[in-house]
Amino acid sequence: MTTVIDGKAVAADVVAKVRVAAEQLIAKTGVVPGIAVVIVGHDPASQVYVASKGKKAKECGFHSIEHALSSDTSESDLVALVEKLNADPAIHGILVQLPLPNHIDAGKIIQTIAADKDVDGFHFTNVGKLGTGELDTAFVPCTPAGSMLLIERALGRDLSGLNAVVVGRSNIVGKPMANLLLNANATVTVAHSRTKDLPALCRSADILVAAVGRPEMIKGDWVKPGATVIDVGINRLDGGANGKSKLVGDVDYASAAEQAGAITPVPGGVGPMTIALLMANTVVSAFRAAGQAAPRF
Ligand SMILES: Nc1nc2c(c(=O)[nH]1)N[C@@H](CN(C=O)c1ccc(C(=O)N[C@@H](CCC(=O)O)C(=O)O)cc1)CN2
Repeated sequence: MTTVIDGKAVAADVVAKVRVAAEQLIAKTGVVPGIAVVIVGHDPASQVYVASKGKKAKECGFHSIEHALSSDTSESDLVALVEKLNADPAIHGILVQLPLPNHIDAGKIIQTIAADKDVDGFHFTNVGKLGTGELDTAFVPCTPAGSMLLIERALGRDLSGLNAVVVGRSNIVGKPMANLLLNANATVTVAHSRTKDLPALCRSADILVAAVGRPEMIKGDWVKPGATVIDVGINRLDGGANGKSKLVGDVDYASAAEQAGAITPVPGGVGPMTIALLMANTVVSAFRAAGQAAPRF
């Protein structure tokens, strides 16, 4: 029997725990966790994600601010805003929504965010800490951290001895995902567009993470029977109900679900975990700023 991993339910559980942690921090120290989300331009999907982040932050009892900037905002103005947020003691987490318009160097903006407020976990300091296993003081990128929670809950066991294949090598998902799996003692292979015989490699995976950005690329006969399949892809295709677009992952869900032991759907799998883990990182940041031992999620 295949288990459909309910990312919405796990995310709701994480958010409930974040809320309790925030209440405890406020009661003990008076410090209210604060998050600032910055969006540049009018990408419709980004606007939806940013609105959800604001809503969840309020649900968690956070102080939450949003800076919505026009698409012609200059790089130097964005740097100046990030520096202002770095210096604001009421803000513990800063997130600049990606993608940014082409005239802005996203790498430069990410490295401008203070590492101890980088709740996205994209700053070199946090990347380095994850790579060296310094997880007590790191921020881990939200999508891989959320995927890892889903894997741990689905398997309910130590990952030692399991083969994990991560398809995709982005800085935001593929590479941090591989590091998290490695830290959890899985044997990890990162596959990409130049990998030979990708179907055979995927078939060797006890844990298969798809983060490649290609709709329904991973087919059922690439999946080892009983494997745990985590689909990070969010692809919008024409042809949904009422002329709307339809959301699909990087995995061909129908055929993969026939083989997998457990699988995340799209939507309702990894996506909701991204925002839940952002809330978790923000409350952790506030605990650290208040000199308190931070909770784990
Ligand atoms: N600064 C960042 N930018 C971006 C990140 C990020 O982690 N940090 N990730 C993505 C977008 N993203 C959050 O920002 C995100 C994507 C998807 C979801 C989600 O809940 N998806 C739902 C479907 C929602 C829909 O209809 O689109 C699901 O999968 O069930 C949340 C957050 C890029 N930018």
